Amino acid sequence: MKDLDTNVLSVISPRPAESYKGNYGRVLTIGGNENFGGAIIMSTSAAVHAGAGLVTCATAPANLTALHSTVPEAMFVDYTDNEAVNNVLKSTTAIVLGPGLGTDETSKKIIANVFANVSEEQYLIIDGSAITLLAQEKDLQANLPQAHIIFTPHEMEWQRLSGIKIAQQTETANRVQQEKLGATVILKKHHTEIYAPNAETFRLPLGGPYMSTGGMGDTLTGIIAAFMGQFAKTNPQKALQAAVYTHSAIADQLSENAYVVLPTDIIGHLQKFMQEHSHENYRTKIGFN
Ligand SMILES: NC(=O)C1=CN([C@@H]2O[C@H](COP(=O)(O)OP(=O)(O)OC[C@H]3O[C@@H](n4cnc5c(N)ncnc54)[C@H](O)[C@@H]3O)[C@@H](O)[C@H]2O)[C@@H](O)CC1
Ligand SMILES: Nc1ncnc2c1ncn2[C@@H]1O[C@H](COP(=O)(O)OP(=O)(O)O)[C@@H](O)[C@H]1O
Ligand SMILES: [Mg+2]
Repeated sequence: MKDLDTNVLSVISPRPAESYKGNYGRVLTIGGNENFGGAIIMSTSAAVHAGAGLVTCATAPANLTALHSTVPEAMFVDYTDNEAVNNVLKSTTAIVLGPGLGTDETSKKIIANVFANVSEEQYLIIDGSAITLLAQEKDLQANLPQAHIIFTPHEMEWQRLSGIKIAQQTETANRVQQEKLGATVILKKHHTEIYAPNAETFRLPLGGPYMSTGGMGDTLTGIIAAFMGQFAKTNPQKALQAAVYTHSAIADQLSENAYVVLPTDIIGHLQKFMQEHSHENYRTKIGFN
């Protein structure tokens, strides 16, 4: 297993002047039932603050006012309206499916609709409730679509999905189940591990217990979607690694002056962190460092 290092941040490059929002990825976040609206709002807000060009949130209508007052940059569709969801889905680069989605019949229908309509070139980030539901519903699991699928389970979600007990989640055992899924798996924990198809395993040497607050993983999904929308064209593997690295690197910086680092604190520092790294990468490129 190899440790990720700061070199992965080299994907964060200055934006060309001749560009517009359509060049920076369209993100669709799907989740947030009546009880877990915060989860999908944090994911959506993270995607906006990490630079996604256009972001739409498909959620329960009860969350609309909260969504718009937190992140007016994002658009809204009712997550039970398949036609409206599919209209947005068509032109989407990266989809986040699952934060706060819940595991009832409505959630199942929403997942089945996405699976039936997602296409091969799209990035589909499957998190939270969607992982738990997939683990329960073998028919859904048997119909994983052709797309660039990225699972982001915590250890219990991975236990549910892979069948591997937390104490037995070794690199070898995890690799076998990840290959069966044919998808990328980001196993979130202290020192998160990344299992991607045909690639060595990477370990995140950053992050700490100041990150143990509800919503921290929801926030990561939005950062991943935004990074895939902007930086995957040159190197998808590195774009994903950079997203995972950025999430915890910001937390580490903020933890120098904070006992706990909140998901919304990380969201609030994404723009500064990315600007600093893009500037540094530009200086390196022109030979100024
Ligand atoms: N503000 C919100 O609306 C929030 C909504 N959330 C959503 O709530 C749904 C349920 O997710 P939860 O993860 O809370 O509940 P889960 O029931 O899926 O997982 C929590 C269980 O896993 C165990 N566990 C073992 N190892 C763990 C690890 N490394 N990290 C986390 N748990 C571990 C815990 O002890 C607990 O029993 C998801 O859809 C999630 O996105 C949560 O993200 C919390 C915040
Ligand atoms: N002690 C820790 N050390 C490092 N990272 C942590 C620690 N606790 C939590 N995290 C990180 O916080 C995130 C938690 O994700 P998750 O459990 O899905 O949160 P939620 O579902 O509440 O949003 C993961 O990225 C995980 O790696
Ligand atoms: Mg989670």
